[in-house]
Amino acid sequence: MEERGTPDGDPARSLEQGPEGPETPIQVVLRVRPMSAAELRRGEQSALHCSGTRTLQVSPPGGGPDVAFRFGAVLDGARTQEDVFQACRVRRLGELALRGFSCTVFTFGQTGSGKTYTLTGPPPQGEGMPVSPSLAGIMQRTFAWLLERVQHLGAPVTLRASYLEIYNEQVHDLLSLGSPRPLPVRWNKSRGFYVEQLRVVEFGSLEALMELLQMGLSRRRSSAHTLNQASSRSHALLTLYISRPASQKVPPVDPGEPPVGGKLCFVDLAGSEKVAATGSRGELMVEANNINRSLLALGHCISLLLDPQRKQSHIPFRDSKLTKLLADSLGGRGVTLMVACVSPSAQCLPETLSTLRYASRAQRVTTRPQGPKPSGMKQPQNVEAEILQLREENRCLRLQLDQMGSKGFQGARMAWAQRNLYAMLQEFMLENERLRKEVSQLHSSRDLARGEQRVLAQQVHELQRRLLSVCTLHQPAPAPAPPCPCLVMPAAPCRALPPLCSCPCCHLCPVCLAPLARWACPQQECHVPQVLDPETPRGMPLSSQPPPWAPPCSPGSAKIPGERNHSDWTQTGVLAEMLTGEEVVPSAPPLPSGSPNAPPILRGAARIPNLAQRLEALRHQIGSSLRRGQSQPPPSEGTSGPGRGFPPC
Ligand SMILES: Nc1ncnc2c1ncn2[C@@H]1O[C@H](COP(=O)(O)OP(=O)(O)OP(=O)(O)O)[C@@H](O)[C@H]1O
Repeated sequence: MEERGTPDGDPARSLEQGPEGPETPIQVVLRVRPMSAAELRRGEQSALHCSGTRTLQVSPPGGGPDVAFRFGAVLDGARTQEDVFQACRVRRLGELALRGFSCTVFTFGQTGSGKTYTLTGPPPQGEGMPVSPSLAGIMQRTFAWLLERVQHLGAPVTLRASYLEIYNEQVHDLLSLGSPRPLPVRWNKSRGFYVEQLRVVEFGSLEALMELLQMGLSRRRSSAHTLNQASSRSHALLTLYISRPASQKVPPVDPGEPPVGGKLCFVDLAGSEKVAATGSRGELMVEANNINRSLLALGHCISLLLDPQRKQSHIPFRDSKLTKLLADSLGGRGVTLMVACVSPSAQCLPETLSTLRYASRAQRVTTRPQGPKPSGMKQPQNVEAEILQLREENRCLRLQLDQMGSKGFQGARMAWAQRNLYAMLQEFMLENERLRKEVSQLHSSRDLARGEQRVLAQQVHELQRRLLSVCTLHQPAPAPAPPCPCLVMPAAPCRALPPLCSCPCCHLCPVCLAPLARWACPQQECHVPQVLDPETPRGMPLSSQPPPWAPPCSPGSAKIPGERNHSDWTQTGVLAEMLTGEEVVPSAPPLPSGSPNAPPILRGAARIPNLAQRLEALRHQIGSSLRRGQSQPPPSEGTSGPGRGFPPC
């Protein structure tokens, strides 16, 4: 059999050692209510068995191993209200409260599990009808004991009470004289969390206290649902403030604050509920959600309080009003008793197991109960605690400082990065400006090159025209007009250029833009007779003489331009540039290439291979034409067919 939970010691015993005793675990008592009439009617079976006074055995209905839970006390359904009061040792808590400790009793469990019954007995049967003394709950019994105890003390004791409920996460004063309104929960160093403007009523008799209790119970919200006809829809906290003359030496911090002394608080938590099981709708469902949420927050705090390391740091008590108001009882200086209530029905087993686990965890939570602070000199234990507190504060401050420091470092890095970015931006702007200037220079170079190109193209044209006129001197009769050679076969391999037209109209081939042959020119009638210059060798026409802008012949060469051979023309860079001028790429910058002494117009010609081929072809054609003009007869008329009329390549 698996066993969960650990037996607890008696907090009162350890607290008797001094005002601030050792760490004390939360006391947990388990109460199993009897089967209700409705559960018996439905024939539900019990899944819980109490074995001994401190162990509860859970038998799953479908079989399987039993699970045992061990608590400070386990009470089955046969136990009376008085048994519960005795088992819970509430009197000891009352004694501690009288000595200035802060004590809390709270009930916890599923809806309809008997929490309210355990604390205050069954709901009153009618208006003003007191609960039968035998059914009175822990609270009434404690009240009776306390007032009797105070009477027997023989010393003046001031008793005061407050009663509030947390409904839908709002705090309402159940003892307020006016209509209840939400009250704020505040915190200060001396009091911890407290409810502002909460009415604290002084009472001197049991009857007066019972009246206050009845007043609060009647105001507390309750509704009927499937599992409970009088289900509490709020968490209720009734607090008794006990002050004795000895502790009244310490003045209250602010007006209206209860005098420093012991406290005994009874907390009746609303029950956790599965909305599907209770059938809650509308407002009931909203209430159920709020109840479950705050219980979850409480369970979370309890789980965190189990870890001693986490306990020193942050517990999210601020997550709900309930955890705020229970902060001192759970994790502070209080003495706490939890009464876990469960239903025995197997139908409720999932919720019962949840309650049992919750209670098991709670009883491993420890508090460090602290009594009233004596006036005057600080106790050594207090000094030690203060030192620890200051150390912790110091550590937190250092941490914050480090974080701020790292933020400062990040700020410096940001500033550095911004400065760098600004410098980069400046650099980019300068480079941009430089590039703009360069582009502008390139544009003007391109425009210059285009102008030169136009001039050169005209010069080429003129030169070609003159060359053609040389050829026509040796063409006796016009041949039938065949198409331009480029339309018949590729120009490059063809070395036969027909006699070119020398008329002033200068028609060009529409495809290759070469001057048309004389017999291909549509205006042959415009042919002008060539005037031969007697001074020129071999009767070269004047028009074919080199123009003034033509490059000089190579040194030592006696040849005239008309007699230049292939290699002569190859070396004539001017002509090459003339022919390739139209291919100048405007966007190409005029980068220096070749010999630095070379004229600027020659640059770039060598980079255009197709033009070089065309130039080569033209050179051959010109050379061939010149040779043919001197040695071959013109083709006979009437021949036809492709290539007819041309000499063989
Ligand atoms: N030990 C018990 N003996 C007899 N009847 C009981 C006992 N415990 C609870 N009951 C009855 O069971 C019903 C539900 O009890 P109670 O209202 O106390 O449950 P609860 O846990 O407070 O529920 P809720 O969370 O909904 O307020 C009531 O009618 C109550 O009288």
